[in-house]
Amino acid sequence: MTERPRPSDLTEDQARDELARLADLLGRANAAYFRDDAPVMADAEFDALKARNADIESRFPHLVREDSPSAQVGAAPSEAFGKIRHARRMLSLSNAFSAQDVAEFVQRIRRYLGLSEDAPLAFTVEPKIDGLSLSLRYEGGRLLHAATRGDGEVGEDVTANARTVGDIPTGLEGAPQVLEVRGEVYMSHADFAALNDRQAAAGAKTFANPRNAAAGSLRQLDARITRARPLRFFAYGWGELSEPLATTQFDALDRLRALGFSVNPRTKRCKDASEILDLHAETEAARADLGYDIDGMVYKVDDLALQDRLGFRSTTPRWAIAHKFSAETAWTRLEAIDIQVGRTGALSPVARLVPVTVGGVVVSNATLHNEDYIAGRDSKGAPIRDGRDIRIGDRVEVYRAGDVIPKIRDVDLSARPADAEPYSFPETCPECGSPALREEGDSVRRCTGGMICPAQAVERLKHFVSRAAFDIEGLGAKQVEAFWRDGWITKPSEIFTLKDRYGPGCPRQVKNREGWGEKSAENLFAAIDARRTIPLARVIFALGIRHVGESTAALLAGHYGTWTAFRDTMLAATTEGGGEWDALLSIDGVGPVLAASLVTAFQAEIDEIDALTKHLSIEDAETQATDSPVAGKTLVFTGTLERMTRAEAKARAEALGAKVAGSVSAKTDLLIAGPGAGSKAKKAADLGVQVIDEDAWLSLIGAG
Ligand SMILES: NC(=O)c1ccc[n+]([C@@H]2O[C@H](COP(=O)([O-])OP(=O)(O)OC[C@H]3O[C@@H](n4cnc5c(N)ncnc54)[C@H](O)[C@@H]3O)[C@@H](O)[C@H]2O)c1
Ligand SMILES: [Zn+2]
Repeated sequence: MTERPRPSDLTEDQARDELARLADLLGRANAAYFRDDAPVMADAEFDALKARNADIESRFPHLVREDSPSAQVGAAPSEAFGKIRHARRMLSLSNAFSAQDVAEFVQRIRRYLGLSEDAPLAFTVEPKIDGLSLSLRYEGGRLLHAATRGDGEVGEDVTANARTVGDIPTGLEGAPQVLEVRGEVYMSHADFAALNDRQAAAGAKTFANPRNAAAGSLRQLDARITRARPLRFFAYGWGELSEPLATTQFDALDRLRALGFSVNPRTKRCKDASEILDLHAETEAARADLGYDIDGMVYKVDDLALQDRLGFRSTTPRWAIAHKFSAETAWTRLEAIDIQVGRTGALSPVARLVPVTVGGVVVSNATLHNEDYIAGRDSKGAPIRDGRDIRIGDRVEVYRAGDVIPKIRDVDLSARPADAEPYSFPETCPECGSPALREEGDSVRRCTGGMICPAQAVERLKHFVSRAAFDIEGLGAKQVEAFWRDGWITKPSEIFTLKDRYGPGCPRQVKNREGWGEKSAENLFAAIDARRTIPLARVIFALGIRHVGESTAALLAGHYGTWTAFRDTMLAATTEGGGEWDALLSIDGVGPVLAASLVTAFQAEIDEIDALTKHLSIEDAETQATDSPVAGKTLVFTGTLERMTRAEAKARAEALGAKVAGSVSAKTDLLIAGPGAGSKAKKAADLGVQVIDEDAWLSLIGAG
């Protein structure tokens, strides 16, 4: 998202436009979230936009729109359901995000009620269940109807669905004549996981989190589908009543419990802000072990007579507030550490976690980086997390930032099981048993099995067919893994002999495999054939050599131009040194680590590399301008350039078809030396390389 101006910097016209934009954006997000159970943005983003809207409205009160998002609860009911008008409105809650917000909430209430600092003011504190709210209307002890919140005034009739929820009694003993019970429908983590497994197995859509699953399951037009979904219900409030339930929030919940409703067992009465905050912290710590999602704590003035006096604002009660937990982190338990072996043999530790919702997504795996990270050290041996190590069984803090893979940030030593032992990182590959070694200066331990290691072999293949490499239509990671498992494709070269071995006329055929048919098999062979002609850079990248990413592959391709030139140099160079090695190092962007990786990979794998390229027609790298005086020449810049930056000079030279190297070697054609040139100028002189100054360079390229 682009940076938007701060609300305090907006002109009136800009504010009007921005409020219109936010009304539209938030309106659509609300409908997607509440009506379609398919959010289009993260909750944190939604909350931030909503706060921005409120901020602008407070600066320009006369611009507040009729359809302002601040004045809305939820979204209008879907047309697919019958409608039910609530006897008393179903509202939202205002939010607190910090201890200070909570203190201000308490202060506001005291001021509103005219209570002195030391007058008692108790609160009932309840977990905020992350599901969807439901209103149940009982008359004469019978369940009459059930409605979702909708827009707060009118909800959707989900009576038949509600009757299928085990926690919702259909008949009550000794209840008031009219009783509207309000609460949250939710799904446990275990039921959510099982539901998603079943959905995936049936090829149906899976849910992003338990809240969406609960909402999507309750709001079914066919209540038989709801019946098959394991929904639960916690009661936390009420609407219309023919007689009061009690005189306090806490006792009223007790009464509901006595009538047969589930009331959250962590509900407590607190006498002041400090007790409230303690309970908030305690519950946040226990969050991972609850087995269902809560996203904060709700504080409600306990005395119902005071609740009445406080009343409501347009969309929220004055007597309650939701104190949210921090969204992007959560505490949970580390159940196991698995080691994954990657394409280059790297052993990566993966944390298996008791599932926890972090920023709206259920997380059950997180990366642990490497063995130092687990031990509480960085790559230089300095302590991280104050040196606290991570052990199986520990309570750990998980965080997500943006879309990146979840990570483990911290560990709670006070919750460490007595028998937890320091994690000992494997010294052999869990996949092939080869020794896993750690090179000097490398934080990663690597399997030395090479292609005999099944994990490396299959990861190599997946890389080979990936988007930026061979990108063969119909042969993605999944398919290539299946072929690999059956031994039909064990290395990249075999992709190009697949048709000979498993094509038409062969005893076993691709078209007879599960998930394949005549047409798809034909398409696959055609797609493979289409890739026999392929650009040089893609081939270099596809080889999957460590440190050779897309841009390095393009750089090498641009430097060598042809496959033959590249292959022959890699084979001729040795890490012991010598002319070929120096030439490799003289390429700008190639350092000794990358060079060594290339040279060793070629020496170890030349048989497979040649077997592969025999099937290919590799296109030379884009030939650059040839009619300039420096086309095809290798240049080196040194010293200070006065008329342009080094980057600019390099770009100009490359645009004219020159290669720019980082160091002088026998292959250098020209050294451009500014003031302060040192050892390079001397080396050039020793090697008899032509040396010119910046002015001569500029006139050479016609830019003088
Ligand atoms: N991602 C999106 O696009 C998107 C869009 C709209 C809303 N949202 C999210 O939805 C939330 C706002 O929705 P909201 O207006 O329902 O407010 P809310 O969920 O913050 O609070 C109100 C709701 O809390 C629930 N609740 C749970 N436990 C409760 C308890 N013990 N007592 C009282 N109420 C309890 C009730 O259902 C009530 O309606 C925000 O978290 C927002 O991020 C996200
Ligand atoms: Zn291995």
